[in-house]
Amino acid sequence: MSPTTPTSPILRVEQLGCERDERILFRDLAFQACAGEIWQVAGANGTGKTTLLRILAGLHGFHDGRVRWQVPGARHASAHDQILFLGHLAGLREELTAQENLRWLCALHDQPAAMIPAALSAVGLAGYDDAPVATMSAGQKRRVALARLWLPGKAVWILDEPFTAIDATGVEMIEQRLRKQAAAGTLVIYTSHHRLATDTRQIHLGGQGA
Ligand SMILES: Nc1ncnc2c1ncn2[C@@H]1O[C@H](COP(=O)(O)OP(=O)(O)OP(=O)(O)O)[C@@H](O)[C@H]1O
Repeated sequence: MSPTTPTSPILRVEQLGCERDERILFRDLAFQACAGEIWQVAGANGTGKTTLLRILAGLHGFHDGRVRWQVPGARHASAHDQILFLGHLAGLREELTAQENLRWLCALHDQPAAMIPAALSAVGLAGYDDAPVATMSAGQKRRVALARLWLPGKAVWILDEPFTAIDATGVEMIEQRLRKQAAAGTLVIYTSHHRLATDTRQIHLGGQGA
């Protein structure tokens, strides 16, 4: 749920455009997003959803226009230190355990590791702390990556297809988590073909389809 009091935008996107392989994915994209909002980037396959999320996260620099972050407490103008980015792949090292993967990611992205066991429990993986990721199913691997949503410390979540490989119960669990975190002030931007049963804003890419 969005806050009821108006807040200043923490993200301003102006005249954003991107093309790949001489094909325009989007152009003149403009929007402003505030803390506590949930934004869905929608569109058919290949319309540029992942590309847009990577631009917002500062991971893809080949674009026109401007992306301006003003996140309270951010140490850099890019707000990099305040963004939790989860890509469409689980991004885990197969030879490491669930806990080792999360410890490594926490160290890399400045998130507290103390809550890792509780986070694994929250995503239904209690008792899997020491299981090598290579021995897990696709949905369990995705849950390990999603456990980072239960670790504090980031003001912005950018999530690429967070529901991939997740069962119906898990989808409901993640939906609840996104709603709760947004209500606490986090800006959530996600791509999915799944629309949340809550008040979300939408950016639709590729009006003509893929
Ligand atoms: N590494 C790359 N190099 C060149 N072109 C790429 C690369 N990755 C993606 N593209 C192209 O950019 C376009 C947009 O890709 P993107 O992954 O952003 O789309 P998407 O909307 O997220 O797709 P999907 O719903 O299938 O995940 C596609 O046409 C794709 O071919």
